Amino acid sequence: MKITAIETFIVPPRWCFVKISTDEGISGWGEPVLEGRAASVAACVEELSDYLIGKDPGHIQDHWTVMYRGGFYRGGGIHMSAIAGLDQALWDIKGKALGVPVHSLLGGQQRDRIRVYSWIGGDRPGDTARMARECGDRGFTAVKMNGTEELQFIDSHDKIDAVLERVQAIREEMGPDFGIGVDFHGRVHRPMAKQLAKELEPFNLMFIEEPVLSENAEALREIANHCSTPIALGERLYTRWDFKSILQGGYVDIVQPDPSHSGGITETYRIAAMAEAHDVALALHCPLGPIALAANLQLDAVCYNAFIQEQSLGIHYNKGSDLLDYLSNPSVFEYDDGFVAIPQGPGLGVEVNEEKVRQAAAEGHRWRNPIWRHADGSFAEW
Ligand SMILES: O=C(O)[C@H](O)[C@@H](O)[C@@H](O)[C@H](O)CO
Repeated sequence: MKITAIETFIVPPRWCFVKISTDEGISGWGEPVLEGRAASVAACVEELSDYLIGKDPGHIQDHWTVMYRGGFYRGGGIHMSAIAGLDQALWDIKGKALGVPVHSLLGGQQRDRIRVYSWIGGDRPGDTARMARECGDRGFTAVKMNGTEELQFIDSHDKIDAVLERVQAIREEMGPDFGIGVDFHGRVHRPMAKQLAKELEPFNLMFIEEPVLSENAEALREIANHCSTPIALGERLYTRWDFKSILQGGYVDIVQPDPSHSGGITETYRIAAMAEAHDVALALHCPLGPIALAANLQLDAVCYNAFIQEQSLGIHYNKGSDLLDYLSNPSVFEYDDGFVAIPQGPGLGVEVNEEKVRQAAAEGHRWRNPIWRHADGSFAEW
């Protein structure tokens, strides 16, 4: 079998899909995207396609190595997201060619389903207790929300009080066992992160996410040593080399690589295994589209340390189109009791509605995240 064409589709709300076609009529789909940089990732896919076209799609490990090591410069969000989407599509082709799901090629599923959580509250967290109740009524047993709005390096305590009030309201509404993840979203700097992490401790959160940016590893160590809440991070780390020092340092309890950012199924599987060897859990990051979610579920099937899965149905980013809109078999993601079943169809297990994708790509998108400013006019992390 030979790869004959590689096409990208930039589709609303903020995604990019890739289709790899072959001379045997089998095609594979992937989702190479870094939110806000979709066109840059698509350009990188196009550059990598010079090497892939004409090759046998079955040699995934070798293609991965060449795409990663073969350009001299390596790593980072754009390159690794481009490799990610191509890698997903290559696995999709292999599964379809052999008539089996990707998890079967990775040794077979070790779970039937995985717990999922829902986003609540939006960019500026508000109305979170009511939204948590709505999620609970739909069967979800866990939610995630942004902790704060803009936060200065040193800010007033009322911002922390507001976070505590929101979390307390969810606890009162949903009870002690409901899963609550609080995403600090890189908005919080070390001095406030220490306070916030400590004051959130009594609420027994499922995790706090990116308490500080992952590049501030010394600050992470400080927080990890002074707080019993599990610490999650990893959506802005892209390779096993990026995760190496974080795992060795013992700064993290849950890794959250994104299989559309961290080199696809091939690399994320290795990152998950590295985490398992440090007794660290896996909660794959996926505020993205349906092909990405399908790739995530293939990994959840085979990674022992996976305990929950992010998914984007109804997320604040999905304006105009949502998770199920580009699928011919949307029932593959029916949630039941707060869980989603591992897909059993060949390849990634989703059937992409290509006509819909082509129509949507004609519209495209130019999604960018907001630029926030503090009251004094200086830039604020979003
Ligand atoms: O955990 C999550 O889902 C993320 O923090 C998510 O909100 C961001 O990564 C967003 O996608 C950036 O554009």
